[in-house]
Amino acid sequence: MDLVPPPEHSPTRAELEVTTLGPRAYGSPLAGLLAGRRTTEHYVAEDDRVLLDDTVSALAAHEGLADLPSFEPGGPRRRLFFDPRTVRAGIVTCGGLCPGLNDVIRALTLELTTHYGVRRVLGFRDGFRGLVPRYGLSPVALTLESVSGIGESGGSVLGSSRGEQDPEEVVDTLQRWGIDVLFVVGGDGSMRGALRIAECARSRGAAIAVVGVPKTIDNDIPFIEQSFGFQSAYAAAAEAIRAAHVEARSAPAGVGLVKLMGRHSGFIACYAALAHRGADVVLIPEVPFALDGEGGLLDHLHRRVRDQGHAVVVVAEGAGQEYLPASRQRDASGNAKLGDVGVLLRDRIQESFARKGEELNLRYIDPSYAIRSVPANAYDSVYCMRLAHTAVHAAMAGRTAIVVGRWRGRFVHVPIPLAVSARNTVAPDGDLWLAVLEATGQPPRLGPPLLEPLPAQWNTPAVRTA
Ligand SMILES: Nc1ncnc2c1ncn2[C@@H]1O[C@H](COP(=O)(O)OP(=O)(O)O)[C@@H](O)[C@H]1O
Ligand SMILES: O=P(O)(O)OC[C@H]1O[C@](O)(COP(=O)(O)O)[C@@H](O)[C@@H]1O
Ligand SMILES: [Mg+2]
Repeated sequence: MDLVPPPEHSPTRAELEVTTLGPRAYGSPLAGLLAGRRTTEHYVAEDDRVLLDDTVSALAAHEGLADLPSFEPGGPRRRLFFDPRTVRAGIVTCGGLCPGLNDVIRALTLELTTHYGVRRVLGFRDGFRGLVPRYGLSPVALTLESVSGIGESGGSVLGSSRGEQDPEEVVDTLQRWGIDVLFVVGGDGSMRGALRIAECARSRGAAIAVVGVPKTIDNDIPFIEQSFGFQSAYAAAAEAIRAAHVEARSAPAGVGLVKLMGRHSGFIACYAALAHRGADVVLIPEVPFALDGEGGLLDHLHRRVRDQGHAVVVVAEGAGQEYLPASRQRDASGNAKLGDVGVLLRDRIQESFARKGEELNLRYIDPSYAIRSVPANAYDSVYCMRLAHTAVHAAMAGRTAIVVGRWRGRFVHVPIPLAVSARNTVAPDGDLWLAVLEATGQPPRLGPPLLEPLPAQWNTPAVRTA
């Protein structure tokens, strides 16, 4: 068995340790449910840990048990840092919309009020702006009544925004409202913001727990299996591919072209294409492709249309940026503004078929925001609830500067510095991309053959016997 060295970014045991606010002096109202529980395949005891690696070769690469990288498990603790009778909680949703935001808000509120007996839950509006006085956004009380049924609609009842805010001002507001626990529902940027808030609170000696619930349709947060809302988003994206496929198949020389969100990661494009199985080519930021020339995208598309009469191309919005003018534009949070690769491909495909005098009926579909404004599907609704429960258990136990996630089926606590240390992207040598190549039949490389063909004279027998 080849020992596979842990990937260079494999975190150390120390990087997986979570920050806690102090001793847990209070009994949990859930303690009765936990009596006698121990680790099984269905449950992880609170003093156990969850392994990061799950292959024999990866585990064998470590010195011994103590050296194995592992996460602190999520789940209710018998003892709490906060007194549930006095603790006050805040919830904020930040960054781009994502299916399930309202499910998380609802589940956080219900778990806090119903199971921990927390009497005060405040919702801060329009992302971190709601925590900065100059925006004049007063918080709203979140109660069983006010969150009832909010999961039926997409978006966030609290609103969201982008744009960095001063953590000092945010902590001032938290202290002014007497907030002990802040739940930040957001993506990579929000987690960076959450970390700065946690660090600012700690520098003031303020015992405030900041716990992240990782959100993004991009699925670009590492060390969690999938971000909530990702499945609902790619299900909506698959509908756009279905439409493109129907259109392309119903017209002579029909080509359906679909551009999907996902920023610098191609997960939505991959999973949506696998879900619908109608795509002939998937283009993602992680796998470069040649546009022109032998074996390039356009060459492949001409052949595919000629052979089967139609074709469907799915392009992730972050792909092909090298063919677009470099833009230094950034959004309010500093995220790079992407060039529109969908329009580029639409125009280049039309030009190529016109230049060759070949018929083309091109249908371009950019579902854009439609894939992230949908309500959560059943899977994500459940996932949102379970992430929210895990976040409440962690916060009440005094964990801070962590995001909650699920790793190989187990709910775990991921230190925020680790969660923002890298971007989760599609591995070109991974099984997901292999599945896409198998489903589409596209060549592993869209471009000129890597090796020039052998010169003809090399195929003489004299050489072949060598
Ligand atoms: N590097 C950063 N440091 C501190 N706060 C940040 C940082 N990046 C983003 N934020 C905060 O997180 C919020 C959301 O970030 P953004 O990148 O827009 O979305 P997402 O968190 O969904 O990826 C922003 O409103 C901003 O207040
Ligand atoms: O909402 P905006 O500013 O138009 O940004 C669009 C971007 O937001 C996303 O939908 C999700 O981004 P975040 O969840 O990380 O905020 C990306 O897929 C997309 O590129
Ligand atoms: Mg983001």
